Amino acid sequence: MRRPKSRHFRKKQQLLEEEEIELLDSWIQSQKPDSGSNPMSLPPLGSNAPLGRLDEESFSRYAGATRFQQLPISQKTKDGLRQSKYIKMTDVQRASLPHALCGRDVIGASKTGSGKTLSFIIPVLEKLYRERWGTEDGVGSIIMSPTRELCGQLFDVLKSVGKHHNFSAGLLIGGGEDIDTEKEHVNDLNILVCTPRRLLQHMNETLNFDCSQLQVLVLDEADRILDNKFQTDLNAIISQLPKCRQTLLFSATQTKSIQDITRLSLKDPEYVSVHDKSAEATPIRLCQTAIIVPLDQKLDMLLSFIKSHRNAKVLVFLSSCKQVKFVFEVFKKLQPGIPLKCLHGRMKQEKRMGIYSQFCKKDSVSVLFSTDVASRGLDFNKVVDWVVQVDCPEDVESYIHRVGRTARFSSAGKSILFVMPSEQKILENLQEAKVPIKPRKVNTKTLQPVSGLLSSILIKHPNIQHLAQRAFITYLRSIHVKKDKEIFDVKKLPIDEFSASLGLPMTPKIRFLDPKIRNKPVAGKSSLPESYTSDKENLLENHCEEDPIEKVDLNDLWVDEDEGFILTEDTPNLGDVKTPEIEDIRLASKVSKKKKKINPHRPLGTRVVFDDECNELPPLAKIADADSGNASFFVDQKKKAENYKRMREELMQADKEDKLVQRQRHREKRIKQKRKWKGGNTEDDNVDDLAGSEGEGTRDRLHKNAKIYFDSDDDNAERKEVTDKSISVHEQEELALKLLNSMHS
Ligand SMILES: Nc1ncnc2c1ncn2[C@@H]1O[C@H](COP(=O)(O)OP(=O)(O)OP(=O)(O)O)[C@@H](O)[C@H]1O
Repeated sequence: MRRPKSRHFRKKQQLLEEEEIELLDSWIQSQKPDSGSNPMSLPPLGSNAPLGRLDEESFSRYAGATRFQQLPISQKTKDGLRQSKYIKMTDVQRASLPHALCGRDVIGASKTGSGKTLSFIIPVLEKLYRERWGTEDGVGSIIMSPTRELCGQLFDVLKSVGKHHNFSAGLLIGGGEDIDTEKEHVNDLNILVCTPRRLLQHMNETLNFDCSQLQVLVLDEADRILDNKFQTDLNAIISQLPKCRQTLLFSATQTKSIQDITRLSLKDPEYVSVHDKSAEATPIRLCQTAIIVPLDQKLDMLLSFIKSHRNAKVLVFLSSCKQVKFVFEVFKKLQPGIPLKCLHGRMKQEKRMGIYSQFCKKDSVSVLFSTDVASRGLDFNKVVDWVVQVDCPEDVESYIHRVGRTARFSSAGKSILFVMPSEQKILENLQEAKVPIKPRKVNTKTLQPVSGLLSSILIKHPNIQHLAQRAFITYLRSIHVKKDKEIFDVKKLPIDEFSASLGLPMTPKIRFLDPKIRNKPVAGKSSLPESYTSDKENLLENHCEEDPIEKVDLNDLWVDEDEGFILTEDTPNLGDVKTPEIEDIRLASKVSKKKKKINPHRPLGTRVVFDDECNELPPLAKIADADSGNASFFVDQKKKAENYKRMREELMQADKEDKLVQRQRHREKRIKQKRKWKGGNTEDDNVDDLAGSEGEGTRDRLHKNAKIYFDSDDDNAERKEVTDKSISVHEQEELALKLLNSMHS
């Protein structure tokens, strides 16, 4: 247990601090251009790092110093830095700290992973320290960053480097945190690390929330915070901050817009752009590749990549939350043999943080599917081996930030960008921006198509099918809203093929597209107008003829020289993964190896019929194929009508034959009855004979009741007439008496 410090000790400590502050203040005074005193100086900077307004002479006293310990900063900060294992300064730290420590406004830019965080954390701590800031002084510094995860990361660095200071600091990021608890404490905080939205919420809702004494404002990922998405929020925030403050802006892709400088009321800011003259805009140890992948083969390619990098930590960028969710869900079902995770803005904050910290763990391999929420600033503990950009980034800046999640500080990393044939212009833009990316064409013949498997998954899991539809729509919308139409043109996309590649049974309706485009039904083809399709084909052809891009085999592409990630023969392909689920799926998908080309403009609920080539047919085209023994075969409408006629004739003929047979049977039955009847008469005669002398009389009586019979079933029926032989009254009386007598006896 730490013993409480005595009053005497505390007094001594206070005096030392006062002395230190005075010394630091005098250094700052000496850095003012009109001071005329002998300035303390800072180490000379690397050849690439501009010196700004600090002249060469002012650096002389610290010549050769490259360590934090040599900076004119407080002992508390030095201790914090040393204990956090920050010893030597990076270029951006050496270039920006002198200016920032002097209290100047700084606009700093340097490559991703080059240590910009300390370039503003140290000046923040030092400024408040020199101002003898305490809890009762309220908010002295605000550090803003665009995402919650990044805020969390900055807060961790602040806690670690500033642990010997007595400032109070708070993380205000929203997303599940109780705003009421925050409101109670926010006025006691000296340093706020926050997202713009949450800060604005406090400004609007928290009683007596006061930033009027603000000393330092920091915008990390400044270009992002200054762009349109945060514009309204930022303007509202700035309007409530005092103009007299120090402002520090940092980003790997810095803004130089005069408008932004005016908006933020920067006063004669220092531009520190340490890697401006560098040959590359991205980290030196980052190996970057681009491969040309058609839209409908992206998932095949991604699965192949993941399966051949099971020992790596892979960060995969997709364009929307829905895309991330969908790919995560279906890839989980496909079981590529590596843990999968996903991160997007729609997740609960607790879960987001949990996934983020799990992925940061050094000893585990995994794949994280993410939106651009993870594209900026996140350090991931320097553990990311590969950055895979499945969906093309919006612009060069976005590309630089995404790939910057690997190869951080002094570590190496690799990245791969999937570029569709229609997006190749981005490669030119990247080359122009000094991004050393190597384009390669891949022989996609060896790719295992996953669309069949996805179809089966979608059939089994309707919720995933819904996700697939949403992913399809949001992807197209993301392309539709992108500004650079030379690169992102939704009209050039093979929409139906894309839908089929997600395993969807039919192309969903795309409401936001021009009706002329989406209502053009071309069975089995893209729904795009002819001109667009041919444009696309031309584009592909030209690309094949003229493009100097090296063509490589898929297997060669995945070769990793350093760590030997090679897609070898014993690396299982999709077909080799044997799990019950996959087995089922494979059986179900056997029949649908070919991708069904579906007319997207069919009214909902219409039954879809395909021929053997998986082309869609008119809905009533199905008839029985008796000859071939198949269950069914398909013909066109005309053939179908002929077949119906033939079938009808055949049925009528069969009916006629049946009737004839039936009639014949009836006739035979009747003839038999007649014979029986005739035979019956003979028998009766015999009976009569046996009965004695009355036999003849009985016969006469029967004959009396005899009628004329017509064989109604037979037109040629014989007409039989039985003559009615009458007997006299006397004879009848005699006959009746005879009968009575015989009955009594
Ligand atoms: N002087 C230093 N010595 C050792 N490690 C450092 C130093 N400065 C920064 N680092 C480490 O380098 C990594 C990258 O630092 P940081 O996150 O500040 O980079 P960045 O330039 O802000 O990157 P991004 O542009 O992506 O936001 C971190 O892991 C950090 O701990």
